[in-house]
Amino acid sequence: MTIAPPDNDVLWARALVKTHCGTPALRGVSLGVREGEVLAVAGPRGSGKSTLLDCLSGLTPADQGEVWFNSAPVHTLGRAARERLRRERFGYVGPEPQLVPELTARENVALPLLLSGAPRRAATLAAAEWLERLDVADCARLRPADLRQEQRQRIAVARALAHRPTVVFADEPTAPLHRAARDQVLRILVTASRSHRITLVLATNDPALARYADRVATMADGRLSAPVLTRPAMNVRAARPEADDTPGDGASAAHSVDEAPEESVEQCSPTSV
Ligand SMILES: Nc1ncnc2c1ncn2[C@@H]1O[C@H](COP(=O)(O)OP(=O)(O)OP(=O)(O)O)[C@@H](O)[C@H]1O
Repeated sequence: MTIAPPDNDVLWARALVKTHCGTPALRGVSLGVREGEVLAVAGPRGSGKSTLLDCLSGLTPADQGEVWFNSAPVHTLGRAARERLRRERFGYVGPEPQLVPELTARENVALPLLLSGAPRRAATLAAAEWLERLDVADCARLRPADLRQEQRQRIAVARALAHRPTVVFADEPTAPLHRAARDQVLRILVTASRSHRITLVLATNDPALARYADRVATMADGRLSAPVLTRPAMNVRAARPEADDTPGDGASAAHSVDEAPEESVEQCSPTSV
């Protein structure tokens, strides 16, 4: 019997099983992610968070189970269609900033927009505004090798949001940052997602960061608990700007909040995870 995903779930997964070279990473994970919500997937190292995000985003097909995006199946798509989906509808921030070394910061941020067909001028303008929002406007003309790790990660966050994806997958996005910058970048990521109705799926092994989410689901040994609501008082939604501060819409993007890797051939060496 086929079970249709609920209409208000932008992402929906059922009974996902994934094994990496004999190591079970997902042991039957089911999950619904609501449109526009911030969902944290918490859990210790090795519990399966990254594997879940990879399967949800179509980067890696699960061995068993289903993934649906906007009520359309992802698990039946071929590689090219999955790559297109990821490029056009999803954004990704990983624990290490993965920027194109030959491009400047602004060109890196503009890239997803250009790949989605935006005119060069509009893409460049939007990229500059997102860099300003992430407090790295002065890095616009620099290449990744000339930037600090923290600046590179801010640029990676700008790149994930600039093309207004439907869903951003953020896998330990603040891992390379110091504590103060960690909170600031996460607040920008969360608040920008909220103000643009972007759904955010955030994997973290830092329980303190899960407080930014609307709901938190916890992974342990490849299994996922049912998501629970966070306390409203701890929720960033309270700080959501009233006005639409969309870059390019004329509103000032800077400081308006207060503060995907290519499909990889699976590496089975323990050092690769
Ligand atoms: N490429 C791989 N080859 C072999 N085993 C892997 C691979 N990727 C993940 N695993 C294993 O799958 C399990 C889940 O790993 P996963 O990276 O999804 O967990 P995680 O919660 O994201 O951990 P971390 O926070 O360290 O990234 C772990 O046992 C891990 O060792």
